[in-house]
Amino acid sequence: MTGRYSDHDVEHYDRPRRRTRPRTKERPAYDDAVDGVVVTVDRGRFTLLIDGQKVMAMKARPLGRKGVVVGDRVRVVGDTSGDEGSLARIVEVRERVTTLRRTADDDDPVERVIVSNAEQLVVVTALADPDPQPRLIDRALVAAYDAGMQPLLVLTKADLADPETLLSTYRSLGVPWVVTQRGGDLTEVRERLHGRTSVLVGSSGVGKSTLVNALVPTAYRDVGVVNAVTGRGRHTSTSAFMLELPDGAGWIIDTPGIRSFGLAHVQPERLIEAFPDLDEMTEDCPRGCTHGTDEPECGLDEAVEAGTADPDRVASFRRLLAARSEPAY
Ligand SMILES: Nc1nc2c(ncn2[C@@H]2O[C@H](COP(=O)(O)OP(=O)(O)OP(=O)(O)O)[C@@H](O)[C@H]2O)c(=O)[nH]1
Ligand SMILES: [Zn+2]
Repeated sequence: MTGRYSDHDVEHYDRPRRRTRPRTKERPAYDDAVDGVVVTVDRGRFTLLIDGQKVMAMKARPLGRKGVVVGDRVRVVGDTSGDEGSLARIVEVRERVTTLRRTADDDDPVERVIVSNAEQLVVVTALADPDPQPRLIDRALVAAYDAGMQPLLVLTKADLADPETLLSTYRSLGVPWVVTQRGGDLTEVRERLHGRTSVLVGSSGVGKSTLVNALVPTAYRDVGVVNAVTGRGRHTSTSAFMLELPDGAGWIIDTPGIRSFGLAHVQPERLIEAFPDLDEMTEDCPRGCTHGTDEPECGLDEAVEAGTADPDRVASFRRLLAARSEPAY
């Protein structure tokens, strides 16, 4: 950079241009629009569910560059018949209740919303084969708390190893967990998923497809090979897709393409809000305190010294805090 552009210019450049006419006058009224939900996205084409029926759609021009992601509640016009070859148009994205996002990182240069409107982030981890990666679990937890989503640990392959070692790492944070294995009883998992929308993340080989298949037997024709939503041949989906659990028991969003979270966007204040008891202890922290290990006079240290805070819980919170600035691998 030559210094030709001041910060002010850059900021101005990033801002959308002010419109000369009020927006509403440029826009046709969409009184006839219907509601739908985005269940998958593939190369600019969106699969929506409208009244339980699959409908293909594209973005209408007024949406401009606004992203439309899996989980979005949208308003749709045009051919919403869902007939072969039909294409509807998305004219509006309803306000998102939650957004799970990732910072730009080496794999992907753009900060993006991954999915919207999910209440729970299910971190699927094998107890062995492959061995658990606590750093990746930590990162997923940070992403969940930042998104305002409840985390759930699903520990798979319980036939191969005991969960105790791993659980001891997360107990003081109070993260809910369930243990599963292939062919095992899924009652507890189903209870945890019931009545809400959950996003499943997990590294390759942890048994996520096996789990999704057990929960939604029609999900794949072949574990991890065919995308049931697009119905397209033998290819492994790399984008997220949403499925309804049998008997309307809730929704799950599988995320085959997501292996890590870039977390640089996560603010310490946002993270600590997920732990109201700790948050309360930081009320008298010095201005700008990040509540990390090296902070002088952090209320968390004072609470530990006074015996009012669980040192393990504080240490675990700080481990999550530090995970924000560590490399993903
Ligand atoms: N021992 C044991 N193996 C399991 C269990 N669940 C799944 N597996 C095996 O683990 C391997 C990976 O399972 P998948 O369900 O394909 O794992 P995934 O997480 O979807 O992996 P990707 O397809 O790479 O995303 C397969 O060989 C499964 O048969 C389990 O509970 N116990
Ligand atoms: Zn502090």
